[in-house]
Amino acid sequence: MPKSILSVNAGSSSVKITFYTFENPPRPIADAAISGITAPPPKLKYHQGDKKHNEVVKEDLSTPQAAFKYLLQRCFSDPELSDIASVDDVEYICHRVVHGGDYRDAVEINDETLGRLKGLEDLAPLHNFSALEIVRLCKVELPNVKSITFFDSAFHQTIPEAVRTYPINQEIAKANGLRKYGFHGISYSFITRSVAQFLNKPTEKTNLIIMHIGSGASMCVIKNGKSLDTSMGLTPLAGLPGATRSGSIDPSLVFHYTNEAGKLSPASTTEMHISTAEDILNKQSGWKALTGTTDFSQIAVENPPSKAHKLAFDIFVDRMLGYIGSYYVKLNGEVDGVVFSGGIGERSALLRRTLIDKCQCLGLAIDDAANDKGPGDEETVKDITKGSGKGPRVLVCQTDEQV
Ligand SMILES: Nc1ncnc2c1ncn2[C@@H]1O[C@H](COP(=O)(O)OP(=O)(O)O)[C@@H](O)[C@H]1O
Ligand SMILES: CC(=O)OP(=O)(O)O
Ligand SMILES: [Mg+2]
Repeated sequence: MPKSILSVNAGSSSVKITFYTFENPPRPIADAAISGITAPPPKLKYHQGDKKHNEVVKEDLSTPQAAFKYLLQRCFSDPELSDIASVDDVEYICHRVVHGGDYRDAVEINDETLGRLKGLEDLAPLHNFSALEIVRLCKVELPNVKSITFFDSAFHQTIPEAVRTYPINQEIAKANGLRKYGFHGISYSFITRSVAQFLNKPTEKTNLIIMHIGSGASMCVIKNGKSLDTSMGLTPLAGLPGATRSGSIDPSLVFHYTNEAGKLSPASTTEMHISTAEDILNKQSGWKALTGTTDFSQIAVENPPSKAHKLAFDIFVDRMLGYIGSYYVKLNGEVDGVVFSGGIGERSALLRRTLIDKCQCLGLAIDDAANDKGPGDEETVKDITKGSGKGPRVLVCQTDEQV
């Protein structure tokens, strides 16, 4: 039996894995995901052949490694999935790693590359640590399977110098790699290709404003098929707020928040050095700080349960509007489409409607029935534009970082 390819996507609140056939193009065989790692109980979504299954998991899966092990076992133990019964049936494991520093392409994991990635962990301790823990786990538990890491940051290598440079001492910036990197690039690359195909345009002539809004949320402006700017920066903290992240704030706020902010956080370990400020802004802010929940489906409701929920929703809409305006101007108004994706973008009709209603001056309008219905299971891109005029299309794209 030919071997399979396993693709692993460790997000901030979820771990998603997909097994593919080892052929070109690869074909998905089984799909499994644990969501709600930061908002227990964890939920399992399992998809194999015609079988689709959702369940609440009783085990404690509060770390990405625990979720990954659980998912692997779930797939290996499925009697109907005889093609992948053990690690012997896996040829390659492809890992999504958020921060790839200056890496422009995917790399195979060996002692040298793992060492270089370890060096990057300090730039993104909260995001790379979990993914690399899964890479390290695979090295031990699946020693004969080759691991390849794909980076969220690689897609944004095309961002021009004036956009990626922070106006600080350039010697220090260069020595320490302090610049805008941008993330969610694996997703933006998939969305750009899928939407260009949907619009029947060559990718290299397609201009888009894309929202990838999930637990971590960002936006990206695509000019001629390439990333021109994105809202995240040196780390995934910059830009839009998220489930537990503040997004961009005045950097001076850190010095006034608490006088302990610069010290190592109690969550810091010998491997993961994080300051109290990083811990607060990354893990104790955003929707969780405002409302107590990290689940945006409890916030994006017609009648919010509290003023704080309404405020969280309004803050999100306000920040996204700011980027839409900026990106529209950066594209000189030559926009083919405004695209919603990620857990919130794909599922919240209310958020899409609220945001697009505020963009009427840009000629954007939504068809309520199409928006309420959202994309079908097998529909990668759905057009929710009102009318068939010449203006930018409003689209929903069900992103697929694993493929
Ligand atoms: N119907 C919905 N309305 C609004 N938000 C939703 C809905 N369904 C899921 N979400 C939110 O989507 C987010 C998860 O998105 P996802 O892109 O899978 O996250 P990540 O990859 O960052 O872990 C969660 O905050 C979840 O609450
Ligand atoms: C880059 C990032 O924030 O990823 P995620 O949304 O999966 O947490
Ligand atoms: Mg994600």
